[in-house]
Amino acid sequence: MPAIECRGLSKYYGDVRGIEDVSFSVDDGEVFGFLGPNGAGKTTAIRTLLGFLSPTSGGATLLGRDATDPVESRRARERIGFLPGDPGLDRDRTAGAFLDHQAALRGESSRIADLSRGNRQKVALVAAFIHDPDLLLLDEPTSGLDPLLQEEFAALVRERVDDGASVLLSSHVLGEVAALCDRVGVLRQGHLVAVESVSELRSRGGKQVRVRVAEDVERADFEVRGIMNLRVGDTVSFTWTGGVARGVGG
Ligand SMILES: Nc1ncnc2c1ncn2[C@@H]1O[C@H](COP(=O)(O)OP(=O)(O)OP(=O)(O)O)[C@@H](O)[C@H]1O
Repeated sequence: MPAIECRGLSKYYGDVRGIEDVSFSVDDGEVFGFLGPNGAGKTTAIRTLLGFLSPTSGGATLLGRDATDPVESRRARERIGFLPGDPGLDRDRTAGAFLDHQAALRGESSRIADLSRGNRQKVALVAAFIHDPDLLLLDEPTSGLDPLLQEEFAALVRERVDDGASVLLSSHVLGEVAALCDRVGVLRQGHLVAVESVSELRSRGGKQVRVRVAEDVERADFEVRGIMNLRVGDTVSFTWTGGVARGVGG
């Protein structure tokens, strides 16, 4: 039984597309990464899988349970660890309740709101891992963590996987998914445009490209297949994982 089976999942916010017709599966014991730029639909996909958003169409199972059925979804979540993309948004709920509990044990009290973003992220990470979940859904897990903590996080994930857990994590950084994941699904404008094993991605390599631009350019101008780690500013930099002979987007 796969840990996640997602079939034609779509979620629209009114007329705005969050994700469309997303299908993939995460095998038992596998680490699967969602890679995509801001707005690609990573958070929407994760929150729909968790049953926090109801899908516009399509369906999914998590740990064999129907993610679109509220009772089944809740049963599945008992065995799932979830890290929200911005734990600050959930400060009065999951992470806050966790910190209060910890503080109460020490006879102290402190507010999540007083913590730095990095420290909030740490609290939320502990909360996601604390019940030894069978499945972890981690939305941009290392944003806000310094490099040392990113390493510790990676060790934590590997430990859970060694114990048999499966993981879905999202990131806009190729290096992060490449370091942790077995397979990567590339999301672009709500669509899952490619699913590849990390070893395939590695074998294709990737060229670091930096371009100085004479006039203003939009991110959208560069969001084509083959371009990853896109940064648009005074200079534009990205990792090109496509071929050299084909045209951009080919
Ligand atoms: N609550 C909402 N209401 C309306 N549109 C939304 C809502 N949440 C997300 N969207 C839209 O859905 C699309 C996908 O957004 P989503 O947050 O899932 O992307 P993401 O890949 O997680 O990006 P980020 O890395 O910025 O979190 C975007 O166009 C976004 O504007």
